[in-house]
Amino acid sequence: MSAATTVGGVRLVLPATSANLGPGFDAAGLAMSMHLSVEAHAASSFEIHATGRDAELCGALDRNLILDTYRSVLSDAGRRIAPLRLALHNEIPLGMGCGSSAAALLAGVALADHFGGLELGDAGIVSEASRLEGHPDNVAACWYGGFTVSTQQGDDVEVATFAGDPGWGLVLAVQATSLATKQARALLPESYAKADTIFNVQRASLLVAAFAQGRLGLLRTAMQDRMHQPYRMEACPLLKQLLPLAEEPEIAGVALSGAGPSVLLFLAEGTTFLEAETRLRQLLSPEVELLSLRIAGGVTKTLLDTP
Ligand SMILES: Nc1ncnc2c1ncn2[C@@H]1O[C@H](COP(=O)(O)OP(=O)(O)O)[C@@H](O)[C@H]1O
Ligand SMILES: N[C@@H](CCOP(=O)(O)O)C(=O)O
Repeated sequence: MSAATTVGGVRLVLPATSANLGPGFDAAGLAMSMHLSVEAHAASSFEIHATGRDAELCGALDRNLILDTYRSVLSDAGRRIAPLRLALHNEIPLGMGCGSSAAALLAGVALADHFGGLELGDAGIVSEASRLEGHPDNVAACWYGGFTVSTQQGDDVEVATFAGDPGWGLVLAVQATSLATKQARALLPESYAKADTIFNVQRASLLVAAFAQGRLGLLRTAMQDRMHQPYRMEACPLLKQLLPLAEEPEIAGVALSGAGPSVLLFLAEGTTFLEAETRLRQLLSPEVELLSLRIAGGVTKTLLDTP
């Protein structure tokens, strides 16, 4: 009897992530309270029932990032590819700089691990998904939750996470049109000036200190960046509009979310979402969505008895 027919179902709930937070390019990530939920059972053929955001894309059987990842991980491991029935609910905007591909890759790897009995463990799953994504920042934050920093050397991914929630309020500004991460990465230069490198090392260090010491007031400086945001500004018009808000007392820090085009804002102590929304609406066109979010925990995995 194959492993798939004896393995029960599984439910995975994976958070959205905002990578970089300004200077921590390809290194820092924050889990946010929007989720991709996937319930999977072994079946006689592949099926997906998708609801929520971008349901049509998430529900397509052809060129589906979750299923393609599931198949390729099992194939590389020389295991049988058991067909799955997926019930999926998605809250993460696709191609908006909120880590949708990291969540989908992790879901695919974790399903292969579960149904193929690979026993990769947390580190193995994060390493494989980071390899497929090409950078570990979103993947590490998605799997472990909270504010997470990571390094990648070949297949070796080191992660440190500040899983506690300091209770800081987030606003995510999401524009109507998406920007593929691959396209946004192609905008970056091959090398950087010494002054810009020092500028980012200083701010990235301060960013880690802000989370380690729970000091919201450091974010205004700690979220400044010269490594990717200046080069992505033209492709991400919301950043140009919202970056100056980092100077206003109601806002604690502003950065491009991941590769963009969404922008992440931290609310200053005492600022409510409604107050921030009123200020942001003075600057933004009505089609820009404003989401009130919190810092989230990492992936949850629940074993389901019914096959
Ligand atoms: N839940 C999902 N199901 C299927 N494909 C997905 C899912 N989430 C993301 N993808 C794929 O990943 C692409 C977006 O990845 P990317 O350009 O890296 O942007 P981001 O990760 O910032 O949302 C989508 O266009 C889609 O092809
Ligand atoms: N460090 C990466 C992060 C990409 O995040 P995404 O959510 O936009 O996929 C980058 O800046 O390219």
